Amino acid sequence: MQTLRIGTRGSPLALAQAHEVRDRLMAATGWPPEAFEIVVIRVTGDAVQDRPLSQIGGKGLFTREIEEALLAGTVDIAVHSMKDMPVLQPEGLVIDCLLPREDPRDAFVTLTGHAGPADLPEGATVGTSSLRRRAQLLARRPDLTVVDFRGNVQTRLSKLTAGVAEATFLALAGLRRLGLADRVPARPIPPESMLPAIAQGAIGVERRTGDGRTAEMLALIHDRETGLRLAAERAFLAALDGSCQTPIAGLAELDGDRIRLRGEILRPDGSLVLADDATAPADDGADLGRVMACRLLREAGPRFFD
Ligand SMILES: NCc1[nH]cc(CCC(=O)O)c1CC(=O)O
Repeated sequence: MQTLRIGTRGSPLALAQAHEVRDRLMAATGWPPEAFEIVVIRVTGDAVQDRPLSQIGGKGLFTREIEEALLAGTVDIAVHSMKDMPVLQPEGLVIDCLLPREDPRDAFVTLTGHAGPADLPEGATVGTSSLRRRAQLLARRPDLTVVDFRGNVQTRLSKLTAGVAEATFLALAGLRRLGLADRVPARPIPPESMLPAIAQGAIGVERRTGDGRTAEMLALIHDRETGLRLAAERAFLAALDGSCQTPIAGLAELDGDRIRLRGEILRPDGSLVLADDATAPADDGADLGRVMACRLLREAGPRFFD
């Protein structure tokens, strides 16, 4: 019997995503469950819990070991949150399969009953380890205090219970995939108030470039609309040379045969936000992203990110 080995991180969210890919492939191929094996791979980003990720640095903290397993042939495909993926894959690997995107919005999570960041009392404390969310929050509410907040959903909620912070942010997509969206006091934040991270809510499947058999199978579950949206967002990110050190946000949406891209770059302390909003024919998203990035970089000047 043919089998397909699916590489993934071991976090509850990563496992849920790997199962979603498995289920879609099962439905598309008619293969039985035994034909798929989910292989958990330990990555650096999960192993280090005591330091902010921005201090460990380097790209691919959540992906390196998984990509090594793909290249070594230990697994056949790897499932990723596209938000965590560098814009370029290593030689020999490609991501050309995307699942239909979940809701890309961030959620405001609090036990205090406040509806959103704008309602928080003067000087309140908010937990997040995301440079983007920190900068976006401080841009609107410079009076707030931001503390570093890592760990999975349960860990973050227990920190709220313990009073470490009054509120935090989570990607709505993660909550939905974990089946927690209705069990956690979370409210979606409109993109106008907090533009999401590039590719937030999208799951991608990576494979070896030369593996034609796997390519054919993955083509069965690829979502074209998500592909067009991510082409625009990731071209924007690539042209900004974004790393996880740089607060960047962006969201592309299809409207008929047009694609709309909203993009934003911020100073880390939120003291300056440069934003743009433009449309193009749906197939020209990558050009739209590149042009928008150039425009924002020109506006920003050389010292913007200092
Ligand atoms: N940075 C970690 C990460 N990577 C993907 C998601 C959520 C799911 C997604 O965006 O697809 C999260 C958690 C979060 O930001 O709350």
